Amino acid sequence: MTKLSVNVNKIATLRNARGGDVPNVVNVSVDLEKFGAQGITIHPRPDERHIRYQDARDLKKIVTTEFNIEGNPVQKFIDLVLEVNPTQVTLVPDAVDAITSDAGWDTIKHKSFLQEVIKEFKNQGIRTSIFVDPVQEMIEGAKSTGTDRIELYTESYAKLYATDKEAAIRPYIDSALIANELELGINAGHDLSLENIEYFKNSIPNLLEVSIGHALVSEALYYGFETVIAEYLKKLS
Ligand SMILES: CC(=O)[C@@H](O)[C@H](O)COP(=O)(O)O
Ligand SMILES: NCC(=O)COP(=O)(O)O
Repeated sequence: MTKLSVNVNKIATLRNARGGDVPNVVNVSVDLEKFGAQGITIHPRPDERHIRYQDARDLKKIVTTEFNIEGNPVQKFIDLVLEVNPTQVTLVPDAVDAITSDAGWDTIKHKSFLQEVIKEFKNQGIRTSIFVDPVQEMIEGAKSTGTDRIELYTESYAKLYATDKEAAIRPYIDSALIANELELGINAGHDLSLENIEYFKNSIPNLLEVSIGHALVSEALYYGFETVIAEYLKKLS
């Protein structure tokens, strides 16, 4: 089974647009779990332009499924994750001014840094995952960092899916086979949607978890969260 973790960054973006507390990120997350979400993901950035560090603390109190915090492990982020103690931390090498995540780790160049940070999280019992492009060397490099899992960065899959889904999935299947052989758990995320998720899930051996935010929230504007989550769960079962 592949778990669905819902990324609630976009709920915070909408809240912040008015400066108040509508929609309330905690209440929405409670409902998402009620509708069947098997995890809640957040990706706080240093400028706190969507999810704020306080949201992470507030969510920790109410998330009953899997709590996944993603981000670039600058000191402030490391301190937050160690304080909040989520189920999983996903390390993403995003620049401070990036609109959204736009690359995976160079796991060779940053090997010793990643080893150090991952060790710190694992010492506290937090499962680790690192965001990587579907490239053989990067998957092999990920193994040497000591991470429990990788998160395959799926933007290129999502982009190419509409015109050539076989070509779109190929590097991801190759990467998954290597990860399986190396006994690395596999998560995936970025621009996954109701349109492209089923083919991805059915093609990737041992896909443990997907985190989905932007498309899921956009789809929910038309169909509502309850319906959309039920649809994802069907496609992921
Ligand atoms: C790692 C990843 O792909 C997601 O966390 C993505 O960065 C979501 O963040 P935004 O909602 O800010 O785009
Ligand atoms: N890790 C990916 C994630 O949390 C959601 O990304 P997106 O669906 O908002 O592109």
